[in-house]
Amino acid sequence: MRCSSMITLSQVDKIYPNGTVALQGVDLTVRRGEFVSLVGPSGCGKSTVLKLIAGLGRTSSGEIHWQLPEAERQLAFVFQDAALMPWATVMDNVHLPLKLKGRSLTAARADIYQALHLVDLNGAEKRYPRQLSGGMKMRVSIARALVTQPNVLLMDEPFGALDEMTRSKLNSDLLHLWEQYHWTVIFVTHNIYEAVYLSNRVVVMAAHPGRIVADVTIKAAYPRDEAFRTSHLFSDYCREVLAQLALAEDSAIA
Ligand SMILES: Nc1ncnc2c1ncn2[C@@H]1O[C@H](COP(=O)(O)OP(=O)(O)OP(=O)(O)O)[C@@H](O)[C@H]1O
Repeated sequence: MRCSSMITLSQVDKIYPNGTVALQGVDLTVRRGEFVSLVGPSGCGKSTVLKLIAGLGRTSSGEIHWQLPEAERQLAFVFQDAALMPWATVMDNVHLPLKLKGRSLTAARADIYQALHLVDLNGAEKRYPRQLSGGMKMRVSIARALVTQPNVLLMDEPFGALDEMTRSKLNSDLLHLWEQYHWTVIFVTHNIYEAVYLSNRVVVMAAHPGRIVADVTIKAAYPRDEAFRTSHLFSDYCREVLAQLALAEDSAIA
């Protein structure tokens, strides 16, 4: 069910202390269990939206309303840089968020194995980050988010640094997990094909000031597979988002 709202931003402005107006009048509702992507030119405030939702900074005006009480919110953040501790094994890296909550490795072991299993990294627990490919590092980073059993997943260009094949595989695997676990996902990307493939909605932002200029609902059933990626429906949606992006870029120059 994707009917009740999970997070609502109402007329949110964010002005950084140096005077940069990163967001102006942002209204956005993300429903429970929805997969929403944010796309837009560099500097339009995509990361700022994620950070405000994560509570890493305050709005300058406007409100962020959660449908879930704070105690029931479990947010996980995944960044483009897998940000692993190079001196620690995969096991210890995935243990980190639980360790910070006071859970010992012994107590957390079963959950860590489960998270590694979800991202297809069975058997990699004793390896160090330097022994992993870029795609595997990102899988560890996702496992580190999943081990906390999040209900909201905030992803900031998680696959931006990966080659096309790896990105495509991780997109499919992420969708598969999302369908299984019903997380609410807010996903920032520069890649509109990725956004259309993954999302229920693609929200297009413009810069100077950062604002939402279009909200495109992708009416295509899940599970989505290779057939969807090569369908007319897929290319029609990509064209629509591209056209909205072009308008967004023109409006920033004007
Ligand atoms: N801590 C900060 N202090 C001052 N300005 C900031 C800060 N963080 C971001 N900005 C500015 O706010 C605007 C929005 O930045 P943000 O990183 O949210 O955009 P973005 O759309 O995620 O960009 P990109 O796609 O390049 O990652 C930009 O002009 C940026 O320079």
